[in-house]
Amino acid sequence: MAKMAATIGEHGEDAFRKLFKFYKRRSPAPDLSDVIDFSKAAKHEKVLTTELNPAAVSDDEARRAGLRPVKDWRAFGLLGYPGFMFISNPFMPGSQQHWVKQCLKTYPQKPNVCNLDMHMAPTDTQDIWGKSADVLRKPASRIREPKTLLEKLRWVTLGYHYNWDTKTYSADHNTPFPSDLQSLSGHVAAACQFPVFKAEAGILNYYRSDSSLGIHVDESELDHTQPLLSFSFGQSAIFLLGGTRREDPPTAMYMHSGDVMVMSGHSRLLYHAVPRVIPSPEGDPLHPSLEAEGLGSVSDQGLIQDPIQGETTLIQSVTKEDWAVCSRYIQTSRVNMTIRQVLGPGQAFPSKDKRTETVMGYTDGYHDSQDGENVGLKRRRSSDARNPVNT
Ligand SMILES: O=C(O)CCC(=O)C(=O)O
Ligand SMILES: [Fe+2]
Repeated sequence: MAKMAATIGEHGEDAFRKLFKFYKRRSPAPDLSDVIDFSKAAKHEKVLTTELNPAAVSDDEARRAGLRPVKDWRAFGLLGYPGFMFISNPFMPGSQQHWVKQCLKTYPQKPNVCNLDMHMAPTDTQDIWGKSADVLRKPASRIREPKTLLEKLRWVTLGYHYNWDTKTYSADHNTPFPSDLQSLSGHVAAACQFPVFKAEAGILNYYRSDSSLGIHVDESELDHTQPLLSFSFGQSAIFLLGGTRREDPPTAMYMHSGDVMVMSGHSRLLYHAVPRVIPSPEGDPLHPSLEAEGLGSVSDQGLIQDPIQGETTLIQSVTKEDWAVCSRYIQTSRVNMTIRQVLGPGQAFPSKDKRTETVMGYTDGYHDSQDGENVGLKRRRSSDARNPVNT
């Protein structure tokens, strides 16, 4: 593989696309030895240590959001990518379960928007969890059952809802951002030296084991001085981080369950992609960090009470019943949340008549396969590179 990377680098032409295809390839399976694994102690020539600000988040605040004390986080930078930070699973044992449940049970609920809304009546997408849970709780049968709505979910938008057709956010389509996720994001951003970051928009991507996410840059937010945060749960994946030009050769890295990435400064507007989800070995389908028991005890309101302080946390404990569904789903899937600030302080959206580039009339254009299946990257418009597709 080192040879492959060198060959592409020499020619320079469309190096990103070639590496994307290389890692996406099923047969023969690609050599993954060049993929940086931040969870491994071994030093990589490109991996740098990075300074966090532990004073920005108290240990209590961190714990209430399910995070370890900031001084214990393992945070890295990458040579050649100033502003890029990788935090290797800063979550306390057990607390990832809350975020997985939120992504599967809570955040897909109205008024949030999801890919299924593009093709189905509002009443049919009202209760995605309720319509899927019983089937997913049952042991897998050998007869191929129709896919549940949860298995057809590809994306959910939060806060300022991203419009995939116009590639814009707007003041007209904004719903309350989930407060638990706002706190989590605020703490991570503050620890990374962005104390005024405000989570205003979220895009949640749901990947099955054969999904990939095309090469793209996230530039629709109006304020690029604030970072883009990314949280990954479930199956591991390969992430490719490129340059400011689409064809620049990327660096490949693993994202495991619980890992957090921060793209800021020079790295805020770099091309990136997810060519491959890496299924866990059989017999070990969940990443160990997902299996750990939750901390504390459950209060009447379903909030976890810290055993030492007696205080309640933002993190709700997940019932055994709910976790049975979540763990079944996540054994073959990956969920990623990217959190963005859209507007700078005092900034407003341009008035409608000034938005000359807006493309109208594609309300469900490239999402027309409904669940993203059988839609090749080539057949999709450039902007839909941002939805996971199955191949
Ligand atoms: O799934 C990922 O890790 C990346 C998601 C992403 O790039 C996006 O939502 O813009
Ligand atoms: Fe992105």
